[in-house]
Amino acid sequence: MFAKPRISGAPVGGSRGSQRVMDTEITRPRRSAPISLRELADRLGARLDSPATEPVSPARDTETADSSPRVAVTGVAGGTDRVLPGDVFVAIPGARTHGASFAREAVEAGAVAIITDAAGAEHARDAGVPVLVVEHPRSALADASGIVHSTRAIDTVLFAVTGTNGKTTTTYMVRDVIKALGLRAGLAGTVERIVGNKHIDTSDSGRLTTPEADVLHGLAARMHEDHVAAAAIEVSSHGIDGGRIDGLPFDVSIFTNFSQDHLDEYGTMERYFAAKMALFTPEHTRRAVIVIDDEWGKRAAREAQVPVTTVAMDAEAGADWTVEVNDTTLAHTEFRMRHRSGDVVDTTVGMPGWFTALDAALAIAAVLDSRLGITADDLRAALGERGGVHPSVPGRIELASGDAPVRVYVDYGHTEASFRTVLQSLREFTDGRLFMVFGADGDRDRTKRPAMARAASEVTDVVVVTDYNPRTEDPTEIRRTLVDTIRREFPEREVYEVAAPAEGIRKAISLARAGDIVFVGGHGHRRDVEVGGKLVPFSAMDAVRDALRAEGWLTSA
Ligand SMILES: CC(=O)N[C@H]1[C@@H](OP(=O)(O)OP(=O)(O)OC[C@H]2O[C@@H](n3ccc(=O)[nH]c3=O)[C@H](O)[C@@H]2O)O[C@H](CO)[C@@H](O)[C@@H]1O[C@H](C)C(=O)N[C@@H](C)C(=O)N[C@H](CCC(=O)O)C(=O)O
Ligand SMILES: Nc1ncnc2c1ncn2[C@@H]1O[C@H](COP(=O)(O)OP(=O)(O)OP(=O)(O)O)[C@@H](O)[C@H]1O
Repeated sequence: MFAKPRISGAPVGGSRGSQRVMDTEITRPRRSAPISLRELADRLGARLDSPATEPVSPARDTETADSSPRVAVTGVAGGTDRVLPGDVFVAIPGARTHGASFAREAVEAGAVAIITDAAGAEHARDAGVPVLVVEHPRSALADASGIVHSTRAIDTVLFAVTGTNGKTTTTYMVRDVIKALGLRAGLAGTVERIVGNKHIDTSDSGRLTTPEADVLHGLAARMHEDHVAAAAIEVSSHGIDGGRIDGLPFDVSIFTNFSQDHLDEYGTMERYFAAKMALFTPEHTRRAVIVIDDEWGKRAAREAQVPVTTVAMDAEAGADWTVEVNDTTLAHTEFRMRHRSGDVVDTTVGMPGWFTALDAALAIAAVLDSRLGITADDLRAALGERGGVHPSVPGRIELASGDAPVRVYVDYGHTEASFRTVLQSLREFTDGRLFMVFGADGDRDRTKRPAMARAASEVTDVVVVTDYNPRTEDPTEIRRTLVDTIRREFPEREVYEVAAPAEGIRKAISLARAGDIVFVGGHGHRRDVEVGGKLVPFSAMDAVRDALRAEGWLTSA
């Protein structure tokens, strides 16, 4: 299924600056060979809609069944927000609305044809362009995108990263290892999409961690065109079961870990696990790299339907690669990866916490397993020259306090497991007090709130509960669950309830003394929160800096 390695990446200089660009400068190839609508219909097994009634508008008169084969398609769009002239618009029946009710809008934006289901055809018929009918428009979106962009044949080696925590961090590790090898790299995930040195914020590109199939295929085609040697794609469970990754030829897929999340969507851990495991099948990936430190990981390695390389911190786990942390400071984590064959990679990651060593080790193991054809010697030489893996991961244990003697970290983690992992690591780095500022999501799994409150309080000295991202829920109720849990289960803990997140951050920083660490969990890189169903600007990074200045810890502008 996969072609012999052909590294097409031009070397990138480490000093080259990044460039913010328009969405389509990354998510679409520059050139697309037009494909006739007839050929597309044949390959999709779609039928041309032939309404029982006569055409109702003059526009439709000119777009009869006979004329449709002459229509040339140069792109695919699954939403009206991303239609370009020459596209076929795939109208999907969603949970909230049917895409076909936006058919006219799509045509006004330049769509030359519409693909939808029988129900959608009823709406789309009057839009003035040929309508193709399929049984499953969501599958057709991925299939049509793969056909139009020829994504099965791309040279770019694709890595998928899934798991409950650490997806974003691990994608940046993969990108950094690829760059260290002197190759052009790409990335797509919760924070941004990157092709070479061009970046677009995910908030300007549909907001989804794993974008819809048309965007992902367009992005992959652009990467191929721009000679990106390899790219790391963050794959959420919604991305897998929503068909967003269908048709993309992942070379190696990484499983970081698995713990409670998204139960509002999946109902049970079993169903959530099954959604993730669908990635580890020959339909989606050639190989897998899986962490087997716990039972879920061991099970994932057993149930994967593709060849697996296992990785563990636990020396007793019998993994292919065992990871040992040798030294850890707030600035870096030094680690050794030992292969069962005896091969060893000694290196460093420029982030604090044992889990960052694990994420970096996953990236290294995946690159070694990939069809890039990199040997352990190549890798040792590249990382040696560069002094290890040094990703800059926006909003993941990101130091927001500069040189101030109070250290403040901003982080996107919003699960019990990520709170526990990061706080336990930070605990080791201070003899002073450890502060936790956090809240919990609204309109999402309520059962995880007490567990988050527990994880926030176990090893900390002071906890500040604030609003986080209430969406349409009453934020007071969310805070009450968190505060009640802490007061009941950790009566000795110093706890404050401060509704406004910026004021909560200020409260923690006002109480902190030199040597203390303040951890702000949840907001990470984000620049907004959803309150009462509306997006409101808020940046934890800015709030931290404002508070540090107001408390006299920072003097710079
Ligand atoms: C459950 C889920 O994943 N839902 C996604 C799904 O929504 P839906 O099926 O309800 O679609 P809909 O809103 O009814 O719209 C139907 C169709 O009409 C189209 N449309 C709609 C309106 C319009 O003006 N024009 C238009 O063309 C839409 O593009 C869509 O194709 O398709 C929509 C269009 O792409 C997505 O925005 C929406 O994600 C919602 C917003 C969401 O919150 N998804 C989350 C759960 C998610 O996917 N999260 C994961 C990360 C999870 C993690 O942190 O691990 C992610 O990958 O982002
Ligand atoms: N291997 C790991 N195990 C546990 N926690 C981790 C690991 N790697 C990173 N983390 C922490 O988990 C939190 C989430 O990290 P990250 O954003 O990388 O994960 P994610 O899976 O992309 O999450 P999301 O889907 O919510 O964006 C952060 O606190 C991060 O520091």
